[in-house]
Amino acid sequence: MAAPAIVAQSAHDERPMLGAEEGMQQTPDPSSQQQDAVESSTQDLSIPMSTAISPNDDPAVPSLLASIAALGDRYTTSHDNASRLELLAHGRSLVRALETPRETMIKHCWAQPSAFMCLTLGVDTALFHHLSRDPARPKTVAELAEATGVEAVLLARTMRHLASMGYISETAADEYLPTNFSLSLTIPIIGDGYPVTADCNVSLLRFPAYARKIGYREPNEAVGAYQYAMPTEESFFAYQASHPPLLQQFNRHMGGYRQGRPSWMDSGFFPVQDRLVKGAQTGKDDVLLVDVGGSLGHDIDEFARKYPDSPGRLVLEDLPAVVEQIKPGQIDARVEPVSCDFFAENPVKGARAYYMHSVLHDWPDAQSLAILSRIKEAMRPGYSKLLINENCIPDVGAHWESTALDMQMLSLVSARERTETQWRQLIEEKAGLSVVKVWSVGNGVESLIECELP
Ligand SMILES: C[S@@+](CC[C@H](N)C(=O)[O-])C[C@H]1O[C@@H](n2cnc3c(N)ncnc32)[C@H](O)[C@@H]1O
Repeated sequence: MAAPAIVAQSAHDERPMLGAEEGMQQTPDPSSQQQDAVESSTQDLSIPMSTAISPNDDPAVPSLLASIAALGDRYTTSHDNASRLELLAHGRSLVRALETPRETMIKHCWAQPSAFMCLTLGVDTALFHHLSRDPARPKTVAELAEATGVEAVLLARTMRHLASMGYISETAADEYLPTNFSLSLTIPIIGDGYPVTADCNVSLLRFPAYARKIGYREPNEAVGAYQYAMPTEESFFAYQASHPPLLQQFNRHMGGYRQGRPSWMDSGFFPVQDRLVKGAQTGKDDVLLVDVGGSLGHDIDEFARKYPDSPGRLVLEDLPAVVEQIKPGQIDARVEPVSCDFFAENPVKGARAYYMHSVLHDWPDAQSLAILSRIKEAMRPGYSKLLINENCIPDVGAHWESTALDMQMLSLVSARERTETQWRQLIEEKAGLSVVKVWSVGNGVESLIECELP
């Protein structure tokens, strides 16, 4: 039942759903002219090797150190999050400035991918759970090998890399303590990010080959980099559902992504009372909020807990395979999970608000318009709102979390993070809704785009 329901999403997808090879055959190889142009552009520019082995930006070091000292004073006095983030950004700039290009290259090509592999292996084998029991007592590789079933020589090598990267703490030869980071990997919504993105990132790593294959244009077809890389004929969501435990890990990862970030329903972001609750109808059948594509209900559960006295019903909508994963008692009893497909008619009509978080970024404009049109037809004029919780990337100075997510969308689902201009074009010019206001609290934090019927 579950998997076919998800595959059915392709039936609503107007893009042709081709087999991976079939899709590939339809796309042109770059012309030989394009390849000649690449070859001539990569001729030696005579950059001296000293450039590659000198700090990336030595002149910036003194002023960065001065800023870090001042920001450090501010942070150690206040411990507020804004100071922490500013200090962190300056710390990262200092690392980039001090590193040589060669060191940065080795970090990207070897150290970080290897650490990612070792962390995934550790999550897969419950290494961090065993390391974290009785956390103050150092554990030897021998005892961890016995507990995890990983051969000691293999475990010793992976743990040595994790220690050299600072992710676990080395107390003696082949003996380790957890750090706060590795302790956190035992929390499923944090640890599960590794195995699920180890799978997803295959398409990220294969993206350059795919882009070459399709002539270096922006992909927008159902058969994209993900289908090419895996290879599979299934859509991203269908593949997750048909390869347990990927879907479960993905949904938990979605829960982990949102932790510690400003939430639209907190004070100082979107005035829930004034814009949502005020004016809402209070009959026993009236629906206050529908979370469309709401996964395991992270957002609507948070709403139920934070606004226990709000009037009306709270509905969570997602595909059957997702809704079936919600265990009794996992979310607030007020939330009603409903299986549905957002490309089909919405079963809830005339709610006070329809809410979508990280949904439209999964889809190119054509499919996003199909989703929006289904919500639009369910909305009641002069009453219903649509609340879209997504990144509005600024034209200049984009935050790395938003741009990283944009690359994930590009390689997994041929979709995108959008700028505010692109959101307005999609919502107003193409979908025919009105943007009342874009509520934002800072770069790198998803905005809440409040929309109404015109
Ligand atoms: C990126 S996740 C976002 C989940 C959730 N809103 C959050 O922010 O944590 C996208 C969600 O869309 C759901 N989805 C995908 N295709 C769907 C469809 N055709 N109908 C309903 N939901 C769908 C997925 O199951 C997934 O839960």
